[in-house]
Amino acid sequence: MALLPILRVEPADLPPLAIVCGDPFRAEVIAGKLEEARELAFAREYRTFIGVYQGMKLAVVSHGVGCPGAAVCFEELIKAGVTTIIRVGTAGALSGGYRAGSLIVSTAAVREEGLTKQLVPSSFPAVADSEVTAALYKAALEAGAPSSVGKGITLTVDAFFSGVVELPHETYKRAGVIAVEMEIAALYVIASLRGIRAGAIVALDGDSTEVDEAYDPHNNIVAEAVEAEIRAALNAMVVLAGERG
Ligand SMILES: O=P(O)(O)O[C@H]1O[C@H](CO)[C@@H](O)[C@H]1O
Ligand SMILES: O=c1cc[nH]c(=O)[nH]1
Repeated sequence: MALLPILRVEPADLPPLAIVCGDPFRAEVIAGKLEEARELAFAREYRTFIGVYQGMKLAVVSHGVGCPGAAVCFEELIKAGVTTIIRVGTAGALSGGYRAGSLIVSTAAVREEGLTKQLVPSSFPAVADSEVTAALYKAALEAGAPSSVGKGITLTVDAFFSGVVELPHETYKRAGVIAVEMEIAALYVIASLRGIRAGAIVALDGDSTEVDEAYDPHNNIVAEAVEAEIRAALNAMVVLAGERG
C-alpha cells in the first residue's frame, strides 16, 4: 500500500492506538518507554514510532505546533485505521489555582483557532471522548505528578506570542477555563467528525498570562510533570485497549 503522503508511513504498520505530542523529541522520549520501539519515519515535524507497552501495540507520533499542521497528522492517522488518540502536551495555566507541574485532563476545548472553522460551523463542540477522559484522569491521579491533577475545559489558540490584538485568555480565565494550548480543539473536532475516540492530557509549564515576558518551560518541575503525564497516557491506553482497542 502507498505511504501516507505527509507522515510518510505505511498505513498497515500503524496499530489502532496512538499517542501524539507536539515535539518530535518528546515522541522519542515516549517511544523510549516502549519495547521493540522502531522509528518508522521523520518527515517535516512528524516523527512516527511504533512499539509495545504491556503487550499493547502503540504508535507515538509528533504533530508539531498549531492546529493546521496537527490536523494533517490526525487525519492521516485516522485514514490509516487509528481509532484512539491521546494527546500528551504542555499548556499554560489560566484558572483553578493550578501551577507549573500540574497535570490537566482536557474534557473539552474552546475553539479559538482557525482550522476547525474550515471543517464545521463554530457552534459544533470540541469535546473529548468520555472513556478516554475517565481512563486518563484515573491514570493521572496515580502517576505521581509534582503538583496537583485536575480536569476541565481547556482553550486552544493559534497565537503563542501576542501582537497588537488582545488574546482571549482573560475572558476564558473568567469563565473557568483551566489551561491554554494550541492543538486540542483540532483533535476533538476531527475525532468527532471521523468517529474515533480522543482525549488529551497537558502538563502546565507556567502562567499563560506571562508567556511573553517570562516563558521558560525548561526546568525540573515541568520535566517531571511531562514524565508523569507520559506514564498516565501509557497506562490509560492499556485500560482503553482492554475496552475496545
Ligand atoms: O508541548 P506541545 O505538545 O507542543 O504543546 C504546546 O506547546 C507548544 C507551544 O510551545 C504548542 O504546540 C502547545 O500546544
Ligand atoms: O501553548 C502553550 C503551551 C505551553 N504554555 C503556554 O503558555 N502555552
